[in-house]
Amino acid sequence: MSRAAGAGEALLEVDSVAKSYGALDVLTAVHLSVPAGQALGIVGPNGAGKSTLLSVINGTERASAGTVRFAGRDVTAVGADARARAGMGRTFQIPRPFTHLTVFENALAGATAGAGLHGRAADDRALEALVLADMLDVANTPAGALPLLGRKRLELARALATDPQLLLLDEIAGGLTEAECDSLVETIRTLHASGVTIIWIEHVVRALLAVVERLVCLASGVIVADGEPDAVMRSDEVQAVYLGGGL
Ligand SMILES: Nc1ncnc2c1ncn2[C@@H]1O[C@H](COP(=O)(O)OP(=O)(O)OP(=O)(O)O)[C@@H](O)[C@H]1O
Repeated sequence: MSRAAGAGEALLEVDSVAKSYGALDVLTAVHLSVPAGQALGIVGPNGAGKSTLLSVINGTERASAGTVRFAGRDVTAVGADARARAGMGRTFQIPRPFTHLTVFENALAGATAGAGLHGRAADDRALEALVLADMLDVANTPAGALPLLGRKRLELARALATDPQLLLLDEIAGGLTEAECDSLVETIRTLHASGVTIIWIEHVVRALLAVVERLVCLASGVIVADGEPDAVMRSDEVQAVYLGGGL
């Protein structure tokens, strides 16, 4: 199967997606069309449904209604593992490395379990992911010994080891110092420049705005603003959402 989206077709199409947990409606009729190569940021208050949207996109959670299309294929009923093999990589808000394994072995797990690679191909892909995530110098360090920035980078490397066309980042900059954040932003900018499509949820708006060319604001499970980042941040809708709380 070709992994490329057809000419003029979005790489990702989220159409009328809803997600409920019992009586709790977390997402309501979300529409999102993401062209190949775009870096899209998602902001929104705590509990807005941002992580849930990423989960519905990568298949960790199934949509209660609506469809998700990826690279020209309806993946709504496809599980997360198959979506990863089809080209979606995701980092999680709380890094969950195998702490007793080395950085390289963690990346290798992404290449084997995530991308379904074996042997030399898996080794090569894991190494490539470590290069992209700027972690080659700590390849033999146990993951459990990494400082926070290292754990964030490892989360990125594990996602990159699946060789994603679409990279989903969930609050990867949270908790870092300004200098650490800047270095991670540089890595993500390089990935974006190489053509990877990115959807990035982030509360550290400064980091987001240094990379993305489009910004969406999600509030109470609904997209309330979508467009050029500075214009979105200044919009009445976003100001109203953050009134009192602040970004
Ligand atoms: N598995 C689940 N079962 C029940 N409720 C859930 C589940 N996952 C998320 N929720 C609820 O859905 C809502 C949205 O959560 P979500 O984590 O998507 O928000 P978020 O915008 O990512 O928030 P934050 O910025 O704090 O990470 C919250 O009220 C949360 O408690």
